[in-house]
Amino acid sequence: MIKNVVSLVTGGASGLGRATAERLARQGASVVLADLPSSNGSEVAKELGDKVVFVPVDVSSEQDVTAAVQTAKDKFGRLDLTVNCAGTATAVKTYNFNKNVAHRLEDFQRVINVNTVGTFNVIRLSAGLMGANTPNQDGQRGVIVNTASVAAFDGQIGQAAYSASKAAVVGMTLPIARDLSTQGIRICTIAPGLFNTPMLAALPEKVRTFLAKSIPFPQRLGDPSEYAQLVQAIYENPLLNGETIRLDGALRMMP
Ligand SMILES: NC(=O)C1=CN([C@@H]2O[C@H](COP(=O)(O)OP(=O)(O)OC[C@H]3O[C@@H](n4cnc5c(N)ncnc54)[C@H](O)[C@@H]3O)[C@@H](O)[C@H]2O)C=CC1
Ligand SMILES: C[C@]12CC(=O)[C@H]3[C@@H](CCC4=CC(=O)CC[C@@]43C)[C@@H]1CC[C@@H]2C(=O)C=O
Repeated sequence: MIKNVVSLVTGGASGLGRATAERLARQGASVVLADLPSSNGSEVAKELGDKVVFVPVDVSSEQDVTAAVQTAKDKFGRLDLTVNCAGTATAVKTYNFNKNVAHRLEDFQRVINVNTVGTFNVIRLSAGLMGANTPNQDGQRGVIVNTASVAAFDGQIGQAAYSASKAAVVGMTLPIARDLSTQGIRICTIAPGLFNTPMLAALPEKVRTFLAKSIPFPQRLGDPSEYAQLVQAIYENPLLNGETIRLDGALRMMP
């Protein structure tokens, strides 16, 4: 079912996005791989073959995302599947009482701007092109998959900005499913637990091992391919819509 699908994957140069682009390309899909100009998206796209095109994009920019969606139309004729993986994290307490400093407002705004505004920007512009598709026998014209985090539900110390940004993605999922239902466009959100990606590689080995031990079962970090597998399952199951699915081995993050 993935063969011949035309997709847009943001954050496609690394981690969960890269694994998704790889899985889609391996099964014969076309992929517009969107990531920051500073990323190695161009090399990743070349590695993945002829049907993968890199477009330098900041997801919070209307102009950049319009160009990415236009690339799907110009190169592949349409857009069937959009996967929002671009994201950023920060870890700062709301107020540091030892140093007497408040969380910088710019840091809060930056995380919201990429994770929440960027995700919505990609959804709204993708929907425009998907709406022009010929519907399948079920009336479906397209599918959108977002990436939140378990931090949307169990935000930890220092995650006010990150958790808020991801909770907003969870919050927008149902109303957008309702908004786009008239055109047969489905939308779901994946809330990953802890995955072995460059984002997590930033942590010391000891912390990574400790984090993995906090997962009930399986007691290991998720492999990005397991995220990509769920993206495909969402695409292929016509009844999944408006829902957020935790992919976390029953992890509940501690404070
Ligand atoms: N790795 C994990 O354990 C978890 C990750 N997530 C979320 O999954 C998503 C993917 O994360 P990872 O693959 O782990 O991270 P990653 O850091 O490996 O990949 C994120 C990608 O997003 C791109 N990106 C960042 N800001 C961007 C922007 N403004 N415009 C376009 N691209 C941008 C980066 O260049 C990078 O290639 C993120 O939204 C993250 O918050 C959620 C829960 C757990
Ligand atoms: C985002 C998440 C939880 C975090 O806050 C960390 C992040 C990996 C990079 C980090 C390094 C640090 O030194 C501070 C914490 C953090 C920002 C983690 C990746 C996955 C975690 C998540 O989303 C869980 O749901």
